[in-house]
Amino acid sequence: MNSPTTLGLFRRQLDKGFRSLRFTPTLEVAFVNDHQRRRLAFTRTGMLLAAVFYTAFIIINVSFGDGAIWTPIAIFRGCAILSVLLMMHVISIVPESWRDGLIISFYIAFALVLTTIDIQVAKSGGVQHYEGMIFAIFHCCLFSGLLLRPCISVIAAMVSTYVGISLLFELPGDRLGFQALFLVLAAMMGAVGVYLTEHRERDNFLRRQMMSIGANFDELTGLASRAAFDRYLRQYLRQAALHDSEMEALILVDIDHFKQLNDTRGHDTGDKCLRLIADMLGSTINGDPEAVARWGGDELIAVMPVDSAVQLEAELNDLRDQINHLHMSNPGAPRGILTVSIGALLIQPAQRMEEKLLFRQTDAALYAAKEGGRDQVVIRHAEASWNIQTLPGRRSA
Ligand SMILES: Nc1nc2c(ncn2[C@@H]2O[C@H](COP(=O)(O)OP(=O)(O)OP(=O)(O)O)[C@@H](O)[C@H]2O)c(=O)[nH]1
Repeated sequence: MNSPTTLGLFRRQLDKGFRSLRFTPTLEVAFVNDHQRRRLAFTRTGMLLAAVFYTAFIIINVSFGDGAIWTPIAIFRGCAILSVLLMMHVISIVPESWRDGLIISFYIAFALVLTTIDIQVAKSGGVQHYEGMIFAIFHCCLFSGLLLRPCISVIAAMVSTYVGISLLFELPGDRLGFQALFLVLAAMMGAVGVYLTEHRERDNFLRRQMMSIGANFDELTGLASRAAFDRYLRQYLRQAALHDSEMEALILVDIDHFKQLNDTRGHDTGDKCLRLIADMLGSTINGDPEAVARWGGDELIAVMPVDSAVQLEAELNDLRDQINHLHMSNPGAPRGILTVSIGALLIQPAQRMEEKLLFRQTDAALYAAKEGGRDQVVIRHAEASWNIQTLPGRRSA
Protein backbone atom coordinates (compact mmCIF):
# COMPACT_ATOMS: atom_id res chain seq x y z
CA MET A 1 0.00 0.00 0.00
CA ASN A 2 2.89 2.28 0.84
CA SER A 3 4.20 3.06 -2.63
CA PRO A 4 4.53 6.15 -4.82
CA THR A 5 1.59 5.13 -7.03
CA THR A 6 -0.76 5.16 -4.03
CA LEU A 7 0.22 8.73 -3.11
CA GLY A 8 -2.21 10.00 -5.78
CA LEU A 9 -4.97 7.72 -4.46
CA PHE A 10 -4.66 9.20 -0.96
CA ARG A 11 -4.50 12.74 -2.28
CA ARG A 12 -7.56 12.31 -4.51
CA GLN A 13 -9.54 10.79 -1.63
CA LEU A 14 -8.62 13.71 0.64
CA ASP A 15 -9.67 16.23 -2.05
CA LYS A 16 -12.92 14.40 -2.81
CA GLY A 17 -13.86 14.11 0.89
CA PHE A 18 -15.63 11.25 2.63
CA ARG A 19 -18.76 12.56 4.31
CA SER A 20 -20.41 9.15 4.01
CA LEU A 21 -17.41 7.66 5.87
CA ARG A 22 -16.38 5.45 2.96
CA PHE A 23 -13.14 5.47 0.96
CA THR A 24 -12.58 3.86 -2.41
CA PRO A 25 -12.43 0.05 -1.93
CA THR A 26 -8.59 -0.23 -1.85
CA LEU A 27 -8.18 2.57 0.67
CA GLU A 28 -11.17 1.34 2.70
CA VAL A 29 -9.47 -2.03 3.23
CA ALA A 30 -6.20 -0.32 4.24
CA PHE A 31 -8.04 2.02 6.62
CA VAL A 32 -10.04 -0.76 8.30
CA ASN A 33 -6.84 -2.82 8.80
CA ASP A 34 -5.03 0.19 10.23
CA HIS A 35 -8.00 0.96 12.52
CA GLN A 36 -8.12 -2.66 13.76
CA ARG A 37 -4.41 -2.60 14.57
CA ARG A 38 -4.46 0.71 16.40
CA ARG A 39 -7.65 0.52 18.40
CA LEU A 40 -6.91 -2.54 20.59
CA ALA A 41 -5.08 -0.59 23.31
CA PHE A 42 -7.83 2.04 23.23
CA THR A 43 -10.66 -0.50 23.61
CA ARG A 44 -8.80 -2.24 26.44
CA THR A 45 -8.42 1.10 28.25
CA GLY A 46 -12.16 1.71 27.74
CA MET A 47 -12.96 -1.65 29.35
CA LEU A 48 -10.66 -0.89 32.27
CA LEU A 49 -12.38 2.48 32.74
CA ALA A 50 -15.77 0.74 32.83
CA ALA A 51 -14.49 -1.57 35.56
CA VAL A 52 -13.21 1.46 37.52
CA PHE A 53 -16.57 3.26 37.12
CA TYR A 54 -18.55 0.25 38.31
CA THR A 55 -16.25 -0.12 41.33
CA ALA A 56 -16.78 3.58 42.08
CA PHE A 57 -20.59 3.11 41.83
CA ILE A 58 -20.46 0.27 44.36
CA ILE A 59 -18.33 2.29 46.77
CA ILE A 60 -20.59 5.35 46.45
CA ASN A 61 -23.74 3.24 46.92
CA VAL A 62 -22.36 1.49 49.98
CA SER A 63 -20.90 4.66 51.50
CA PHE A 64 -23.82 7.02 50.85
CA GLY A 65 -26.70 4.55 50.53
CA ASP A 66 -28.08 2.15 53.09
CA GLY A 67 -24.67 0.49 53.64
CA ALA A 68 -25.87 -2.88 52.32
CA ILE A 69 -23.32 -4.67 50.16
CA TRP A 70 -25.26 -7.76 49.00
CA THR A 71 -28.02 -5.93 47.13
CA PRO A 72 -28.99 -7.31 43.69
CA ILE A 73 -27.71 -4.15 41.99
CA ALA A 74 -24.32 -4.37 43.76
CA ILE A 75 -24.04 -8.05 42.86
CA PHE A 76 -24.85 -7.22 39.26
CA ARG A 77 -22.19 -4.51 39.24
CA GLY A 78 -19.68 -6.95 40.70
CA CYS A 79 -20.47 -9.40 37.87
CA ALA A 80 -20.21 -6.55 35.36
CA ILE A 81 -16.73 -5.70 36.63
CA LEU A 82 -15.60 -9.31 36.29
CA SER A 83 -17.05 -9.70 32.79
CA VAL A 84 -15.51 -6.41 31.65
CA LEU A 85 -12.08 -7.51 32.91
CA LEU A 86 -12.51 -10.90 31.26
CA MET A 87 -13.49 -9.22 28.01
CA MET A 88 -10.41 -7.00 28.22
CA HIS A 89 -8.27 -10.10 28.24
CA VAL A 90 -10.24 -12.05 25.62
CA ILE A 91 -10.14 -9.31 22.93
CA SER A 92 -6.34 -9.25 23.24
CA ILE A 93 -5.92 -12.94 22.50
CA VAL A 94 -8.54 -13.67 19.82
CA PRO A 95 -7.69 -13.21 16.11
CA GLU A 96 -8.27 -9.67 14.83
CA SER A 97 -11.13 -10.78 12.59
CA TRP A 98 -13.12 -11.98 15.61
CA ARG A 99 -12.71 -8.83 17.63
CA ASP A 100 -15.65 -6.78 16.28
CA GLY A 101 -18.05 -9.71 16.59
CA LEU A 102 -16.98 -10.29 20.19
CA ILE A 103 -17.33 -6.64 21.15
CA ILE A 104 -20.77 -6.43 19.51
CA SER A 105 -21.96 -9.59 21.33
CA PHE A 106 -20.55 -8.23 24.59
CA TYR A 107 -22.54 -4.97 24.45
CA ILE A 108 -25.77 -6.72 23.42
CA ALA A 109 -25.38 -9.30 26.21
CA PHE A 110 -24.63 -6.46 28.60
CA ALA A 111 -27.83 -4.64 27.57
CA LEU A 112 -29.80 -7.88 27.97
CA VAL A 113 -28.56 -8.50 31.52
CA LEU A 114 -28.91 -4.83 32.48
CA THR A 115 -32.53 -4.75 31.31
CA THR A 116 -33.41 -8.07 32.94
CA ILE A 117 -32.06 -6.90 36.31
CA ASP A 118 -33.83 -3.53 35.98
CA ILE A 119 -37.09 -5.32 35.29
CA GLN A 120 -36.66 -7.59 38.28
CA VAL A 121 -36.14 -4.50 40.43
CA ALA A 122 -39.20 -2.79 38.90
CA LYS A 123 -41.38 -5.93 39.30
CA SER A 124 -40.48 -6.17 42.98
CA GLY A 125 -41.79 -2.65 43.52
CA GLY A 126 -38.66 -0.57 42.87
CA VAL A 127 -38.11 1.98 40.09
CA GLN A 128 -36.79 0.77 36.75
CA HIS A 129 -33.48 2.55 36.15
CA TYR A 130 -32.37 3.39 32.66
CA GLU A 131 -29.24 5.35 33.67
CA GLY A 132 -27.16 2.17 33.45
CA MET A 133 -28.30 1.75 29.86
CA ILE A 134 -27.37 5.36 29.03
CA PHE A 135 -23.96 4.70 30.55
CA ALA A 136 -23.60 1.52 28.46
CA ILE A 137 -24.63 3.35 25.24
CA PHE A 138 -22.13 6.17 25.80
CA HIS A 139 -19.47 3.67 26.75
CA CYS A 140 -20.07 1.77 23.52
CA CYS A 141 -19.84 4.97 21.45
CA LEU A 142 -16.76 6.34 23.20
CA PHE A 143 -14.68 3.29 24.00
CA SER A 144 -15.70 0.25 21.96
CA GLY A 145 -13.52 1.37 19.03
CA LEU A 146 -16.29 0.26 16.62
CA LEU A 147 -16.67 2.21 13.39
CA LEU A 148 -19.91 4.16 12.89
CA ARG A 149 -21.94 1.52 11.04
CA PRO A 150 -21.42 -1.39 13.44
CA CYS A 151 -21.68 1.03 16.35
CA ILE A 152 -25.12 2.28 15.21
CA SER A 153 -26.27 -1.32 14.82
CA VAL A 154 -25.12 -2.15 18.35
CA ILE A 155 -26.73 0.84 20.05
CA ALA A 156 -29.96 0.25 18.08
CA ALA A 157 -29.90 -3.37 19.28
CA MET A 158 -29.27 -2.23 22.87
CA VAL A 159 -32.20 0.23 22.87
CA SER A 160 -34.47 -2.34 21.16
CA THR A 161 -33.49 -4.95 23.75
CA TYR A 162 -34.42 -2.57 26.54
CA VAL A 163 -37.75 -1.54 24.99
CA GLY A 164 -38.60 -5.06 23.78
CA ILE A 165 -38.04 -6.76 27.14
CA SER A 166 -39.82 -3.96 29.00
CA LEU A 167 -42.86 -4.37 26.71
CA LEU A 168 -42.74 -8.13 27.18
CA PHE A 169 -42.97 -7.71 30.92
CA GLU A 170 -45.74 -5.13 30.47
CA LEU A 171 -44.10 -2.29 32.33
CA PRO A 172 -46.17 0.92 32.48
CA GLY A 173 -46.30 2.46 29.00
CA ASP A 174 -45.91 6.14 29.98
CA ARG A 175 -42.76 5.46 32.02
CA LEU A 176 -41.35 3.22 29.30
CA GLY A 177 -42.05 5.87 26.63
CA PHE A 178 -40.22 8.47 28.71
CA GLN A 179 -37.22 6.20 29.24
CA ALA A 180 -37.11 5.03 25.62
CA LEU A 181 -37.10 8.65 24.47
CA PHE A 182 -34.04 9.38 26.62
CA LEU A 183 -32.28 6.24 25.43
CA VAL A 184 -32.90 7.19 21.78
CA LEU A 185 -31.60 10.71 22.42
CA ALA A 186 -28.49 9.30 24.13
CA ALA A 187 -27.98 6.92 21.18
CA MET A 188 -28.27 9.80 18.70
CA MET A 189 -25.78 11.93 20.64
CA GLY A 190 -23.38 9.00 20.84
CA ALA A 191 -23.72 8.31 17.10
CA VAL A 192 -22.89 11.95 16.25
CA GLY A 193 -19.79 11.65 18.48
CA VAL A 194 -18.73 8.44 16.72
CA TYR A 195 -19.26 10.06 13.31
CA LEU A 196 -17.03 13.02 14.20
CA THR A 197 -14.34 10.77 15.72
CA GLU A 198 -14.31 8.43 12.72
CA HIS A 199 -14.20 11.34 10.28
CA ARG A 200 -11.14 12.75 12.07
CA GLU A 201 -9.53 9.33 12.21
CA ARG A 202 -10.01 8.85 8.45
CA ASP A 203 -8.57 12.28 7.76
CA ASN A 204 -5.54 11.54 9.96
CA PHE A 205 -5.08 8.18 8.25
CA LEU A 206 -4.91 9.76 4.77
CA ARG A 207 -2.52 12.49 5.90
CA ARG A 208 -0.29 10.05 7.80
CA GLN A 209 -0.03 7.73 4.80
CA MET A 210 0.75 10.62 2.48
CA MET A 211 3.49 11.89 4.80
CA SER A 212 5.00 8.46 5.07
CA ILE A 213 5.03 7.98 1.29
CA GLY A 214 6.34 11.54 0.79
CA ALA A 215 9.23 10.84 3.17
CA ASN A 216 10.19 7.63 1.39
CA PHE A 217 9.57 8.42 -2.27
CA ASP A 218 10.51 11.17 -4.65
CA GLU A 219 7.41 12.92 -5.93
CA LEU A 220 8.67 13.71 -9.46
CA THR A 221 10.01 10.30 -10.47
CA GLY A 222 8.07 8.05 -8.08
CA LEU A 223 11.40 6.41 -7.17
CA ALA A 224 12.58 5.95 -3.58
CA SER A 225 14.07 8.97 -1.85
CA ARG A 226 17.77 9.12 -1.06
CA ALA A 227 17.13 8.53 2.66
CA ALA A 228 14.92 5.50 1.93
CA PHE A 229 17.58 4.11 -0.42
CA ASP A 230 20.30 4.57 2.22
CA ARG A 231 18.25 2.56 4.72
CA TYR A 232 17.41 -0.06 2.13
CA LEU A 233 21.02 -0.46 0.96
CA ARG A 234 22.30 -0.96 4.52
CA GLN A 235 19.76 -3.72 5.07
CA TYR A 236 20.27 -5.18 1.59
CA LEU A 237 24.05 -5.46 1.96
CA ARG A 238 23.70 -7.01 5.41
CA GLN A 239 21.43 -9.70 3.98
CA ALA A 240 23.62 -10.16 0.90
CA ALA A 241 26.62 -10.80 3.17
CA LEU A 242 24.70 -13.74 4.68
CA HIS A 243 24.15 -15.43 1.28
CA ASP A 244 27.72 -15.12 0.09
CA SER A 245 27.22 -16.63 -3.36
CA GLU A 246 25.93 -13.59 -5.19
CA MET A 247 27.59 -10.45 -6.55
CA GLU A 248 25.88 -7.10 -6.13
CA ALA A 249 26.07 -4.00 -8.27
CA LEU A 250 25.65 -0.39 -7.21
CA ILE A 251 24.68 1.69 -10.23
CA LEU A 252 24.64 5.48 -10.81
CA VAL A 253 22.88 6.88 -13.88
CA ASP A 254 23.34 10.53 -14.84
CA ILE A 255 21.70 12.36 -17.75
CA ASP A 256 24.23 13.94 -20.09
CA HIS A 257 24.07 17.69 -20.61
CA PHE A 258 20.82 17.90 -18.70
CA LYS A 259 21.38 21.57 -17.99
CA GLN A 260 21.40 22.27 -21.74
CA LEU A 261 18.21 20.22 -22.17
CA ASN A 262 16.49 22.30 -19.48
CA ASP A 263 17.83 25.51 -20.99
CA THR A 264 16.79 24.72 -24.57
CA ARG A 265 13.57 22.71 -24.12
CA GLY A 266 12.35 23.91 -20.74
CA HIS A 267 12.07 22.41 -17.28
CA ASP A 268 8.82 20.54 -18.01
CA THR A 269 10.50 18.57 -20.80
CA GLY A 270 13.46 18.02 -18.45
CA ASP A 271 11.07 16.61 -15.84
CA LYS A 272 9.47 14.36 -18.45
CA CYS A 273 12.86 12.96 -19.49
CA LEU A 274 13.83 12.37 -15.88
CA ARG A 275 10.58 10.44 -15.27
CA LEU A 276 11.07 8.41 -18.44
CA ILE A 277 14.63 7.40 -17.54
CA ALA A 278 13.52 6.63 -13.96
CA ASP A 279 10.83 4.27 -15.34
CA MET A 280 13.32 2.58 -17.67
CA LEU A 281 15.87 2.10 -14.89
CA GLY A 282 13.10 0.75 -12.63
CA SER A 283 12.18 -1.83 -15.31
CA THR A 284 15.83 -2.85 -15.75
CA ILE A 285 16.32 -3.38 -12.02
CA ASN A 286 12.88 -4.92 -11.49
CA GLY A 287 13.39 -5.31 -7.71
CA ASP A 288 11.96 -3.82 -4.52
CA PRO A 289 10.54 -0.28 -4.82
CA GLU A 290 13.40 1.05 -2.65
CA ALA A 291 16.10 -0.60 -4.81
CA VAL A 292 15.98 2.32 -7.28
CA ALA A 293 16.16 5.89 -6.06
CA ARG A 294 16.62 9.47 -7.08
CA TRP A 295 20.04 10.29 -5.71
CA GLY A 296 19.62 14.01 -6.37
CA GLY A 297 19.17 16.35 -9.36
CA ASP A 298 19.54 14.30 -12.54
CA GLU A 299 21.28 11.34 -10.87
CA LEU A 300 19.55 8.05 -10.20
CA ILE A 301 20.94 5.17 -8.17
CA ALA A 302 20.12 1.47 -7.96
CA VAL A 303 21.33 -1.74 -6.42
CA MET A 304 20.78 -5.22 -7.83
CA PRO A 305 22.16 -8.76 -7.72
CA VAL A 306 24.26 -9.83 -10.74
CA ASP A 307 25.71 -13.09 -12.00
CA SER A 308 28.79 -11.65 -13.73
CA ALA A 309 30.41 -8.44 -14.92
CA VAL A 310 29.55 -9.44 -18.50
CA GLN A 311 25.86 -9.78 -17.68
CA LEU A 312 25.86 -6.43 -15.85
CA GLU A 313 27.59 -4.69 -18.72
CA ALA A 314 25.12 -6.16 -21.22
CA GLU A 315 22.10 -5.06 -19.16
CA LEU A 316 23.40 -1.55 -18.59
CA ASN A 317 24.38 -1.11 -22.24
CA ASP A 318 20.92 -2.31 -23.17
CA LEU A 319 19.42 0.41 -20.96
CA ARG A 320 21.74 3.01 -22.50
CA ASP A 321 20.74 1.84 -26.02
CA GLN A 322 17.04 2.02 -25.19
CA ILE A 323 17.48 5.63 -24.06
CA ASN A 324 19.42 6.43 -27.26
CA HIS A 325 16.66 4.88 -29.34
CA LEU A 326 14.07 7.18 -27.83
CA HIS A 327 15.68 9.84 -30.08
CA MET A 328 14.58 12.56 -27.70
CA SER A 329 16.14 15.78 -28.77
CA ASN A 330 18.69 17.55 -26.57
CA PRO A 331 19.80 20.42 -28.82
CA GLY A 332 22.53 21.46 -26.38
CA ALA A 333 24.27 18.06 -26.46
CA PRO A 334 26.99 17.39 -29.07
CA ARG A 335 24.97 14.52 -30.65
CA GLY A 336 21.69 16.39 -30.30
CA ILE A 337 19.87 13.56 -28.50
CA LEU A 338 19.18 12.50 -24.93
CA THR A 339 21.88 10.16 -23.57
CA VAL A 340 23.01 8.94 -20.17
CA SER A 341 26.32 8.00 -18.55
CA ILE A 342 26.37 5.02 -16.23
CA GLY A 343 28.89 4.12 -13.53
CA ALA A 344 28.58 0.77 -11.78
CA LEU A 345 30.45 -0.90 -8.95
CA LEU A 346 30.65 -4.68 -8.72
CA ILE A 347 30.72 -5.92 -5.15
CA GLN A 348 32.04 -9.44 -4.69
CA PRO A 349 30.14 -11.99 -2.55
CA ALA A 350 30.52 -11.27 1.16
CA GLN A 351 32.80 -8.30 0.47
CA ARG A 352 32.15 -6.04 3.45
CA MET A 353 32.74 -2.34 3.02
CA GLU A 354 31.39 0.91 4.40
CA GLU A 355 28.56 2.26 2.25
CA LYS A 356 30.33 5.60 1.99
CA LEU A 357 33.29 3.90 0.34
CA LEU A 358 30.97 2.05 -2.06
CA PHE A 359 29.25 5.28 -3.06
CA ARG A 360 32.58 7.01 -3.70
CA GLN A 361 33.83 4.21 -5.90
CA THR A 362 30.55 4.12 -7.87
CA ASP A 363 30.77 7.86 -8.24
CA ALA A 364 34.32 7.47 -9.53
CA ALA A 365 33.06 4.99 -12.16
CA LEU A 366 30.40 7.49 -13.25
CA TYR A 367 32.99 10.25 -13.36
CA ALA A 368 35.14 8.04 -15.63
CA ALA A 369 32.13 7.53 -17.94
CA LYS A 370 31.64 11.30 -18.14
CA GLU A 371 35.34 11.93 -18.69
CA GLY A 372 35.46 9.20 -21.33
CA GLY A 373 33.02 11.16 -23.52
CA ARG A 374 29.58 10.41 -21.90
CA ASP A 375 26.92 8.04 -23.33
CA GLN A 376 28.79 5.01 -21.99
CA VAL A 377 28.94 2.46 -19.22
CA VAL A 378 31.95 2.11 -16.90
CA ILE A 379 32.12 -0.80 -14.48
CA ARG A 380 34.64 -0.99 -11.63
CA HIS A 381 35.31 -3.69 -9.05
CA ALA A 382 34.93 -2.65 -5.43
CA GLU A 383 38.24 -2.43 -3.56
CA ALA A 384 38.43 -2.34 0.20
CA SER A 385 41.79 -0.56 0.03
CA TRP A 386 40.45 2.10 -2.36
CA ASN A 387 42.03 5.41 -1.57
CA ILE A 388 39.33 7.79 -0.30
CA GLN A 389 39.58 10.88 -2.40
CA THR A 390 37.35 13.61 -3.73
CA LEU A 391 37.58 13.60 -7.46
CA PRO A 392 37.92 16.94 -9.21
CA GLY A 393 34.61 18.21 -10.47
CA ARG A 394 32.51 15.62 -8.58
CA ARG A 395 30.72 16.01 -5.27
CA SER A 396 31.76 13.77 -2.38
CA ALA A 397 29.22 11.18 -1.25
N1 LIG B 1 13.95 19.56 -15.11
C1 LIG B 1 14.61 19.32 -13.98
N2 LIG B 1 15.93 19.68 -13.88
C2 LIG B 1 16.59 19.41 -12.74
C3 LIG B 1 15.96 18.82 -11.64
N3 LIG B 1 16.87 18.68 -10.64
C4 LIG B 1 18.02 19.18 -11.11
N4 LIG B 1 17.87 19.62 -12.38
C5 LIG B 1 18.84 20.25 -13.27
O1 LIG B 1 19.77 19.25 -13.65
C6 LIG B 1 20.94 19.93 -14.11
C7 LIG B 1 22.13 19.11 -13.69
O2 LIG B 1 23.21 19.63 -14.33
P1 LIG B 1 24.69 19.21 -14.01
O3 LIG B 1 24.70 18.10 -13.02
O4 LIG B 1 25.46 20.41 -13.68
O5 LIG B 1 25.28 18.67 -15.33
P2 LIG B 1 24.69 18.27 -16.74
O6 LIG B 1 24.19 19.48 -17.46
O7 LIG B 1 23.73 17.14 -16.60
O8 LIG B 1 25.99 17.79 -17.45
P3 LIG B 1 26.81 16.46 -17.24
O9 LIG B 1 26.20 15.71 -16.09
O10 LIG B 1 28.20 16.88 -16.94
O11 LIG B 1 26.69 15.75 -18.53
C8 LIG B 1 20.91 21.33 -13.50
O12 LIG B 1 20.71 22.27 -14.52
C9 LIG B 1 19.69 21.30 -12.60
O13 LIG B 1 18.98 22.54 -12.60
C10 LIG B 1 14.56 18.50 -11.76
O14 LIG B 1 13.92 17.97 -10.85
N5 LIG B 1 13.96 18.75 -12.94
